[in-house]
Amino acid sequence: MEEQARLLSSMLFNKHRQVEVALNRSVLAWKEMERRRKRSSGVISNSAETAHSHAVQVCEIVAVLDTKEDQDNAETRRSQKKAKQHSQLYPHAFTVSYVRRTRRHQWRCSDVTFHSASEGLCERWIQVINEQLSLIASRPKSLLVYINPFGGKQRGRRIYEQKVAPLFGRAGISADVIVTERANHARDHLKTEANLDKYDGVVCVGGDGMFSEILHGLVTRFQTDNGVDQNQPDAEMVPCSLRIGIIPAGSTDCICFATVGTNDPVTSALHIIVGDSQPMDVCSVHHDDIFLRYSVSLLGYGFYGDVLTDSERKRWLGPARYDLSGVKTFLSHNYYEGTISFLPAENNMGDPRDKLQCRSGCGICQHEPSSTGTQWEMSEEKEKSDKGGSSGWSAIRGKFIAINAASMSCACPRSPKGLSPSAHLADGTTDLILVRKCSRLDFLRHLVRHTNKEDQFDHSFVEVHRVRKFRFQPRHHELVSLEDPIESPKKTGFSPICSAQTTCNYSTCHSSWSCDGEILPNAAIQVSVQCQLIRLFARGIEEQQQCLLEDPCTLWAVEPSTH
Ligand SMILES: Nc1ncnc2c1ncn2[C@@H]1O[C@H](COP(=O)(O)OP(=O)(O)OP(=O)(O)O)[C@@H](O)[C@H]1O
Repeated sequence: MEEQARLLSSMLFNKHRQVEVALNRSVLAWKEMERRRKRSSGVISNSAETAHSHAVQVCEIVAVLDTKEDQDNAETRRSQKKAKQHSQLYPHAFTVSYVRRTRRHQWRCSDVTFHSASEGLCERWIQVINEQLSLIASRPKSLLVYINPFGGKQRGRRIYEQKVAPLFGRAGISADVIVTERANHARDHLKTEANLDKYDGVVCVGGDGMFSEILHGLVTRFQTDNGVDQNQPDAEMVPCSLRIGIIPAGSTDCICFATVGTNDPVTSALHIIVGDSQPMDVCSVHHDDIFLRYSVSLLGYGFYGDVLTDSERKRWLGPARYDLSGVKTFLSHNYYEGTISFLPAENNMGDPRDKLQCRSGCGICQHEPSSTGTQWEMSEEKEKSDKGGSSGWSAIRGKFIAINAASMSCACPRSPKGLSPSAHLADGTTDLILVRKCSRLDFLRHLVRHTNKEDQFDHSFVEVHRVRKFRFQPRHHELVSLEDPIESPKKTGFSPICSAQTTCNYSTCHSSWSCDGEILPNAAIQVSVQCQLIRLFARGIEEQQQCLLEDPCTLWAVEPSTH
C-alpha cells in the first residue's frame, strides 16, 4: 500500500487506556500504549511497550459523533470510581461508528469512543473525519424507501423501524418512506409519480417479489424518461442511475443473498450507508414485439415453470407449497418440445463450467464496457447479416424436461451453490441450461447435485451455454395438430419414462415460463441480456481475504504527529 500522509494523530484515551490514534485518507487506526515492567534475562528492563492495533477503513466508517458524558459513563459503570476520575480528567469524547465483519458475510456497526482533556481536539477529530467522509461521493444522502408490510412474516415495517432507520439516522441519511397499500403500488409510484431527482437511491424492504416491483418501476421510468420503447426487443436501453438497496424481509430473498452473501437487514443497511455499488444485468423478455417482463435471476420453463404454476394454486399452504409442488411436478415428469435458439457469448466471457465464481470485484464482470460493447456490436452484426441463417446463432430442437436461464448463480440457503454456480452478476450473459428428456431417476440425480458438490452439468442429458440472447418456440405453437403422432401421449397417471404434453389442447401441451417467480403468459419468448442495466447498494460476495484490511501498521511507520 502506498504510504499516505497522516491527516491527524493524537494521544487519546479509550476505555481508560492511552491510545495513539492516527488518520490518513484511507485508514483510521489506533493502538494501545501500555507501559509495564518486564523481566528479561534476569535484568529488569526499564519498560516495554506493547501495542494492540486496530484499524478501520475510512470508507467503512458509518459516522463520527460528539459523545455526551453520561452516555459514555453508562458503558463503564463497572468501575464507576475509575470512570468518574477519568471523566474528570478527560471530559471530552467522540465516538466513531464503523463496519465490523462477523461470521458468514454479516456486517455489524461497532463503536469506539476516544476521550481527551481537550474539547478543541475532539472537535478537530470530528471535523477531519467528517471531511473525509464527505469526500466519498458514492454515499447516499437521500433515499426513497418502499416497505411491503405483508412480505414474508409481515415484519417489514418493524425491521425497517428497529434495525435500519436508526442506522440511516446515525449516518445522516434522510429517507422518505412509503408503506405499500397494494401489490404494484411501489412499481406504479416509481413509474410515474416519484420525484426521482430528489434521491440518491431507492430502497426495497421486502422479498424478491417486491424487488421485482422496484426493478420494473425504475427501469420503465428511465426508459420512458429517455424515450426508449420497451416493446422493441432490440432497443438500446438506458441504464438506471439510481441504485437499489434491498433490505431482506420476504420469504424468498435470493437477490439479496446473491449480491450481499447473507440475508440480514443490518448488513444490507450498512452496504447502503457506505455507498456500495454492484452492477447487475437484467434480461428483457418479449413475446413477438410485446414486452413481457424483466428478469435478474431465473427464467425457467418446464420443471421450474410447472413447480411455480402449481405452487401458486397452493398459496394457502405457505412456504411448504414449494416442496409439495416440487414433488408433484417431479412425479409428473413432463417434457416439452420446442426449439431453442441462442447467441453464444464470446469465448473470453468464461464458461458455465469453469468453476470461477462471481465474487466481489469479479474480473469477468469488469470487462471494459467498450470492449464488451464492441463484441456485442459484432455479434449483432453477425446476427443481422445472417437473417434466416445460423451464423452466430445456434438452434437446438428437442424434448426438454427443463430449460433454465440463470443470470446469477441463484444460490440460496437451500441450494448453496445455486442453479449455475459460475454465473456472473454483471457480465452481460445468462447461463442457458437445457435438461433433455431423460428417465426420472436421471433427473433426480441431476436435481440432487444442486445440493452437493458434484457437477450438475456432468450428465449426458444436460447441456449449458453462456449466451447473450435466446429465443424459445414451443413445438405445439408452431404446427402440432392433435393428429400429429410425434409422441404417443399418456395423459393418465405417471408414465414410466416421461409424459409428453403434445396432443392435448394448447393450455396443457406447453409449460409456462417462471420469470423471477412470476408466471409469463406466453411460452414463445425472446430474451436479451441488458448488460449492467441496474446497480445495487451491494458489492457482491466477498472472499475471505477480501475482508481483511490492508496492513494498518503502515500508518504507524513514519510521519511525525500532527498534534
Ligand atoms: N401492500 C401490499 N399488499 C399486498 N401485496 C403487496 C403489497 N405490497 C407489495 N405486495 C406484493 O407482495 C408480493 C410479495 O412480496 P415480497 O416479495 O415482499 O414477499 P414474499 O413473502 O417474499 O413473497 P412471495 O414469497 O409471495 O414471493 C410482491 O409481488 C408485491 O407485489
